[in-house]
Amino acid sequence: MVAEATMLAFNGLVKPWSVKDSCSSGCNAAPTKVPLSVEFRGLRKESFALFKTCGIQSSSSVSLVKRQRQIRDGKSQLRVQASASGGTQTFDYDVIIIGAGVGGHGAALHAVEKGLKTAIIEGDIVGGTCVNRGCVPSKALLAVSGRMRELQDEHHLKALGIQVDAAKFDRAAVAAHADNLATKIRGNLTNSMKGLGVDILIGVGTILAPHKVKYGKIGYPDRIVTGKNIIIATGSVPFVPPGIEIDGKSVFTSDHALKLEWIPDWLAIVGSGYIGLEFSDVYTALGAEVTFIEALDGLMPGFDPEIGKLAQRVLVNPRKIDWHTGVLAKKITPAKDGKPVIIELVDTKTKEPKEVLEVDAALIATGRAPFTKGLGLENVKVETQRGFVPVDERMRVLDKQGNTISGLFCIGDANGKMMLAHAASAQGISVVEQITDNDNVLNHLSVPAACFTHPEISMVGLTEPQARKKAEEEGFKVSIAKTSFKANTKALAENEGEGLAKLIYRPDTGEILGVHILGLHAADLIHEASNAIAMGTSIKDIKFAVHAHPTLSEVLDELFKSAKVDEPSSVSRSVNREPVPV
Ligand SMILES: Cc1cc2nc3c(=O)[nH]c(=O)nc-3n(C[C@H](O)[C@H](O)[C@H](O)COP(=O)(O)OP(=O)(O)OC[C@H]3O[C@@H](n4cnc5c(N)ncnc54)[C@H](O)[C@@H]3O)c2cc1C
Ligand SMILES: NC(=O)c1ccc[n+]([C@@H]2O[C@H](COP(=O)([O-])OP(=O)(O)OC[C@H]3O[C@@H](n4cnc5c(N)ncnc54)[C@H](O)[C@@H]3O)[C@@H](O)[C@H]2O)c1
Repeated sequence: MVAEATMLAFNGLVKPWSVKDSCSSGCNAAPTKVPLSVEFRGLRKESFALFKTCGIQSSSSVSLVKRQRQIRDGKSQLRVQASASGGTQTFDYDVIIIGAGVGGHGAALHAVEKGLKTAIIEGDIVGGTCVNRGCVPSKALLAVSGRMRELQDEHHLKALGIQVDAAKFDRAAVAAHADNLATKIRGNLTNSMKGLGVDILIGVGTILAPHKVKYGKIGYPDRIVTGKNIIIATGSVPFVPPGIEIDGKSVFTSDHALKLEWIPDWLAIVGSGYIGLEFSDVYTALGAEVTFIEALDGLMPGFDPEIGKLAQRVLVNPRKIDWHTGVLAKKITPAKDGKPVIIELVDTKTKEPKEVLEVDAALIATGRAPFTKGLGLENVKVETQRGFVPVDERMRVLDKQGNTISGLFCIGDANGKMMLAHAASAQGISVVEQITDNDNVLNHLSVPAACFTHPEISMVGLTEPQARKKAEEEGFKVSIAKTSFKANTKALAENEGEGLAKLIYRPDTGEILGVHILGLHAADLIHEASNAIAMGTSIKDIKFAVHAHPTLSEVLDELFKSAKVDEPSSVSRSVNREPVPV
């Protein structure tokens, strides 16, 4: 139970000012006085807050969630918003989040916005993978590779009438750009949490029992905190298959590659998923030659097959990239004593030895493993599945018997549902909604994904094979519509006509099942489709939305317009019936 009171302080006097009742059950409880100490002009003042919400007792724990200094009537005032957790059992916090990555951060900000007393425990540095070793520094490197690509593309520049002398880069300065950006975003994340009153507790968190967490740093005594709700958001680390020896110099993961300590002439990239593809864009733009080693039969096996083929034509074939598919990197030995990196390949299916490659360096991009070691899951009878924390569709953690555990949730990479930064954050927001009595289930089919190559690839919902399988099981028809960037004025003005948008939909209802885009700014364009899926908007209606001309968004406009849906639109019907006077 959470309530809010707003206090006003006049020149050292702190007195209750107004009472905001946020009880969802609409009770008529009499106001309860709860002791509260506030800081005013550097002095701690004892006062009280008035709560008019059932379940709040005078013993309830009260926390400040917002302070705001104001000048009113020429006098300095302190406006304080406080929240209290009530009920029979008291906890130090309404919410304790373990892990201050983007998932934990998203959950924490939403929790304080909802008036919950919130703490976040971080065992390393705020920002987690995305900010320090993932999305943020990689996008800084990709920003450089995009510009280098453009400046090196004489043909493209000539078509625009531009002449540029040979483009050069300073490796250390490029690396510094990525590092500085991570530092800046980490600072923003930390300040946003501090500013809103989230307690940042430093140390590795371990669950001792339901609602109870221990945290501590080496050399310091452990502390124990209790929380009505605990959200696990401990993320993931690079997965390195057995037989591959990482030395961080010649055989490395994305953690090392982002530091850009050197640019090998010949880099083998093991795995052609998101990380492999994005780093191939960076390293080839900076002069390396790349060899992909992919266990499955084709490159980029996670993408819609048609988009994967196009990606190979646009992002792989014209570049200094070759590949071996259907092979596993069974053993990789780092460079030593003047010898190169040695990669032993075996056939994925038969496990027969295939080839031995000698390269300057190898980047291991074979997926990520959940980071749940030492979390104390055994203390709440939870068994991980390949390291992932089992959860239901509401991110509630499940025990060995498949039962939910009171007040225990897991979000982000640690639950393995969708290893994306914004998915982690959206899951955190969804959990906070639930614990503040708003049932909320995140539709993962509406969560977009993007690969920030040049040009970009983006997607939401099902791939064509997934949609066809679902259609067969559930007995409906699937249709496909496609539009090309070649017909888009803005793309042509930019001399970037290479690209495709693909819509997978139900012709009987107009439901959008999936959208896949490869082309200029595909990562931004996907949101019209993902929002439509999230809101349940049918193609019948979205095809009437108006897009500014000339913009890339017209690629999607054309896409929705070209779909053939059986029933007429509710929008067109209402427009026909009730014309709006202009
Ligand atoms: C190279 C790369 C590029 C990426 N690019 C993108 C991208 O462009 N877009 C995108 O959406 N996703 C991207 N991702 C994926 C994205 O980084 C992750 O999906 C996201 O970081 C997951 O967030 P999280 O909060 O679940 O975990 P993390 O960000 O991993 O954060 C977990 C935090 O928990 C802390 N922690 C762990 N255990 C404990 C403990 N016991 N006690 C206290 N603290 C603990 C860790 O120190 C860490 O700070 C990329 C990943 C990589 C590796
Ligand atoms: N732009 C983004 O959103 C972005 C960018 C980078 C990473 N990420 C996230 O990070 C996660 C990890 O990315 P990733 O690219 O490492 O994983 P991934 O799962 O996308 O791709 C891994 C690839 O490695 C292959 N593979 C696995 N073991 C192999 C072996 N021994 N030999 C050869 N090939 C092997 C797999 O078949 C697969 O194609 C992804 O889940 C992704 O969501 C997202």
